[in-house]
Amino acid sequence: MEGLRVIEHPVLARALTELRSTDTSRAAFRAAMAEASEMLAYEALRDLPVHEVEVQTPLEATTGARPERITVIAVLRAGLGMVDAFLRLMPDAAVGHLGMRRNEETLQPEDYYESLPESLASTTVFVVDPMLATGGSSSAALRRLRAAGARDLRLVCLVAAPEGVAAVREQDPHVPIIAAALDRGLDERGYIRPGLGDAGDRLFGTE
Ligand SMILES: O=P(O)(O)OC[C@H]1O[C@H](OP(=O)(O)OP(=O)(O)O)[C@H](O)[C@@H]1O
Ligand SMILES: O=c1cc[nH]c(=O)[nH]1
Ligand SMILES: [Mg+2]
Repeated sequence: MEGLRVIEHPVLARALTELRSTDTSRAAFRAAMAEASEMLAYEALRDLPVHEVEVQTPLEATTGARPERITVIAVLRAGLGMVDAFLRLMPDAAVGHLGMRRNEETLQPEDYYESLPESLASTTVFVVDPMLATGGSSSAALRRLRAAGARDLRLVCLVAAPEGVAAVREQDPHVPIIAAALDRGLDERGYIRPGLGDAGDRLFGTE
């Protein structure tokens, strides 16, 4: 789908399979989310601008590169499972939080918390949320971040539904979306099929 980059890699596919399986324990689910997120972060950071820096090797001076600082925005709760992976690769990233809970009757997101760093307007901003279902939560997060000054936004998720990709792209046609999988679609309760169930519940043990 336009605007969506699905990362295909055997190691990522294994982690995603762990995440999907009902045989996966809570600890293994957390580990697989961390592993998959690190691979997605690596790919999402691929075109990050870099500064040239002078570096002295033991033999001579040469030019090296340092990536620009970034901002990571976790859509609570499930997005928390992806933040540390970004911080392993970009340890001085600023981190913001948007509390967003999908009303399971209306499927509309309800926001309940917000903490945003000042770096929003001056850095590339990676919004992390493992599930892109109807797209309501991600669209609301992107809208809020644009209103707060963010310009260069990317959405990183583990599993996307075509409906969610279309909804985000309709609202924000230029936001790149990076995912580990594009699944078949949504069921009548707004769950991604085949999906992995409720990511937040599986991550935090509230199922
Ligand atoms: O695309 P949508 O239809 O909006 O659905 C996706 C949202 O649903 C899940 O969060 P949930 O509301 O379950 O909150 P949680 O992370 O606290 O479990 C998920 O983490 C997304 O934020
Ligand atoms: O499949 C889905 C849809 C929304 N939220 C989830 O955690 N999973
Ligand atoms: Mg949930």
